[in-house]
Amino acid sequence: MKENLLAAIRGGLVVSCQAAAGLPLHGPTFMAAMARSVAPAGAVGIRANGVADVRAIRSVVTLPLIGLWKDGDTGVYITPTAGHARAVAEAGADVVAVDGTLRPRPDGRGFADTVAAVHELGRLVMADVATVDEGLAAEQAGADLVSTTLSGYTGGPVPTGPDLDLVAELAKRLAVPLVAEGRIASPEQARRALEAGAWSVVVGSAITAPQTITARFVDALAAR
Ligand SMILES: CC(=O)N[C@H](C=O)[C@@H](O)[C@H](O)[C@H](O)COP(=O)(O)O
Repeated sequence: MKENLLAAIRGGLVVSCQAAAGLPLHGPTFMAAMARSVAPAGAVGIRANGVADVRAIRSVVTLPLIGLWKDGDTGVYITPTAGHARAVAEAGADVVAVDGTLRPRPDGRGFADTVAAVHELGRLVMADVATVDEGLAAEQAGADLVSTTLSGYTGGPVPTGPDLDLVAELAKRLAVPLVAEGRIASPEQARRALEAGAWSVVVGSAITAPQTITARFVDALAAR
């Protein structure tokens, strides 16, 4: 199963279908529609947040599904405990995305605990990291894939573009697949991420967040 899933997403585009609470598109109905919209266009996988969205998307698409549970928005908030991870797996995720940074977790336990819980359920773990050291540590702890998701989000100003240097370095040093994710805003950047060695590319806001896409156009017009 693991080999099949990894082969299915290799070289392709995973679309992150997420809308935070408070946004007009928040909720499983809209996110399932988003997943149904991108699947026939050639997406090789879907990434989704929350038990309700994961369950709804699982019921409408057969693509590999990467689930997570964002609990809060500071510190370790992406699937912060083994309990969160189990719930996401049981909702139908094939892969559970988990914060793989070396920061303290809300329950004081380690990343490896969550890896064990997910593996017990027969699912894979994607470690969301921000640095090379975190990626290497996550692999040692049993992560099946590593993603650059959190680069730029663990302190300091958020950069404008994707961290392709981190993509290249981790792709070179990891034995497990390295996924490029975070601020990939164009097809060219997605292609460059693959050229840097990424196994797959995850794109969210540039495809599924109309407020972000609209603001980019508006800013371009205002800058004339
Ligand atoms: C940092 C964090 O919490 N990232 C989240 C992880 O699931 C999502 O908010 C992002 O949209 C996703 O990573 C895709 O990235 P982008 O939307 O930049 O293509």
